[in-house]
Amino acid sequence: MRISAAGRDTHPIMVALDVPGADEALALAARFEGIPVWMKVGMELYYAAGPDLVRRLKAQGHRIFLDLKFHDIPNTVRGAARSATRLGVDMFNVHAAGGSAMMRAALEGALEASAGSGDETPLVIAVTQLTSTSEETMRREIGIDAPLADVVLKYARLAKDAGLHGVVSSAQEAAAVKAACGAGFVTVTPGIRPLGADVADQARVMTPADALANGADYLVIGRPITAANDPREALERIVREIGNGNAAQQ
Ligand SMILES: O=C(O)c1cc(=O)[nH]c(=O)n1[C@@H]1O[C@H](COP(=O)(O)O)[C@@H](O)[C@H]1O
Repeated sequence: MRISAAGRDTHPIMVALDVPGADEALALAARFEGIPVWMKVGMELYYAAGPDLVRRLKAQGHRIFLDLKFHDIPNTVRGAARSATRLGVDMFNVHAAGGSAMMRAALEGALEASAGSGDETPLVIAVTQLTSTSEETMRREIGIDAPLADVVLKYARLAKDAGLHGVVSSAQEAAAVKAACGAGFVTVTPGIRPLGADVADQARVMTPADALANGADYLVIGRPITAANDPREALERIVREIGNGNAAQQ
């Protein structure tokens, strides 16, 4: 199990490798050598560089979150989950809006593919409401006329009942998710912005230290690190900030 006895992975930072190709991704990953971070491979990179790049990052010893947000009929998602699991990723995600049958199919696919392989089953997690979505957008455009925090909790409970390991939400909702679904239910939180960083297209944001204090297990961080002049220095600053945050809580 990756979560420590204290309930937290010793590697809580996931760097979003949102770059156009394998060369850029491998160059970025090389800059973080010696710092224990996960690598998140999302749509931009995966659709350009494919499974080979994932295998190369894995061979370098990185933990991989494959962020392709599956959302399709259960049979298709079961197959996608099998393929992702055979690829050796440590975590992948689906959209909770696909419903509980689809989420169960994702988990079953992961279990089927890992059974007898000797590999651990990846963590299968569900996206609740994208961190770029504000309550107003959700109500007026997506058509869910309810408080955003309630919708996140409803999807989190649905994911837990389907047997999933956790959810993606903003860090603002992490404490409520933990309270509703239990401390062992994994909270993965994008929309992380160090003080003064550009919020860009994110709507629900938190600083790294506040996110951890609010129950986030994993901090997904892209542009504040990858678009910095010195990505390694930006990552090290966040690692220090988290360290200070933890110390401040003790
Ligand atoms: O599943 C995700 O990783 C995800 C879910 C979500 O609700 N919001 C979100 O931003 N993400 C991803 O997290 C990363 C955030 O990147 P930055 O905004 O650059 O820090 C991107 O790769 C997004 O695709």
